[in-house]
Amino acid sequence: MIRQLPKAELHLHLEGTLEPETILKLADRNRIRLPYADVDDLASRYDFNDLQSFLDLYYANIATLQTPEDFAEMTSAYLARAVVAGVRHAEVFLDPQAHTSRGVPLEVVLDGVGSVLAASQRRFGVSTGLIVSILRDHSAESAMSTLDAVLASGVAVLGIGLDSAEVGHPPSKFVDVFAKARAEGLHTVAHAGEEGPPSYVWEALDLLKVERIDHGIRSLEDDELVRRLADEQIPLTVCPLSNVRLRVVPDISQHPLPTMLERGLLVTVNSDDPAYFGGYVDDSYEALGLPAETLHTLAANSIRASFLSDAQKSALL
Ligand SMILES: Nc1ncnc2[nH]cnc12
Ligand SMILES: [Zn+2]
Repeated sequence: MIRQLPKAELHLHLEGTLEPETILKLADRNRIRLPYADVDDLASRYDFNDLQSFLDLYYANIATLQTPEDFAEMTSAYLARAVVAGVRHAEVFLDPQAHTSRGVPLEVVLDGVGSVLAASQRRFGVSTGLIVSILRDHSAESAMSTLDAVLASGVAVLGIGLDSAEVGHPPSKFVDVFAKARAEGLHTVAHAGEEGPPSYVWEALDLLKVERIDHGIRSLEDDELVRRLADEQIPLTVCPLSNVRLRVVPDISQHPLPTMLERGLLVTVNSDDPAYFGGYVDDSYEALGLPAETLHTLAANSIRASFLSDAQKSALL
């Protein structure tokens, strides 16, 4: 039933879809030396204590992506799996700085990803949008030059996001970058309230003027913030399997998503980094163990919370 529900995926890092087998295949093809004996050795390292312990492995494995074909294959493999999950529209994150900072030209990254996204409706029946995500643990200057380079590249970009190590890197660091992105007509989202405090969610709303909050589950610690998010129906892209694997919540039965719905929040379910966190978006819906009616609500919310036009939303609802 879950796979039949038309849904949008709004919080998905393309680099987080690299499965262990793919990482080893790319390493072999590109002659990149990785410190893993085999697939089982690599997979055995997917036991994380927190966001940083995951990010360390995520960035290490990204080093296997070298050519436009590598980026294209990663993107195609995700879309092929997303179709199976019932995804009809995907707004996907890409971390350009994770590639340019290790010497891969921006054009290589954008050509590979962009060509597959552009053909996705025809090839997979999934409409797509690209959200260029800024690494918040890099400088504001690096963020601005990344935005400028992406805008100059001519690739179709839907929006700008903010990800990577949250604590110590508040949204306020990127006010100018987000102001420029908005002036250029991009949509805006930011990871906030994953490991960071509710004040980061306030900053993302008030200083970056984001249209959606990625994660946002720590918003529940602040009643006034919950009221604001509910009153303005600001979507939250929640990732239950990620929260368990990164130990933001102790286990899936204690995930606050049902409470968030009860409090009137516009909650959506997403997979974040499915190759690392034990499942794709259909698995994420299933893991919650919620009644069918609630799953329908969550799927409809994902379409409402997307950046599609009202006519496009109606066609999917
Ligand atoms: N869950 C997450 N939080 C922050 N940055 C990320 N980059 C990839 N996945 C992430
Ligand atoms: Zn994320």
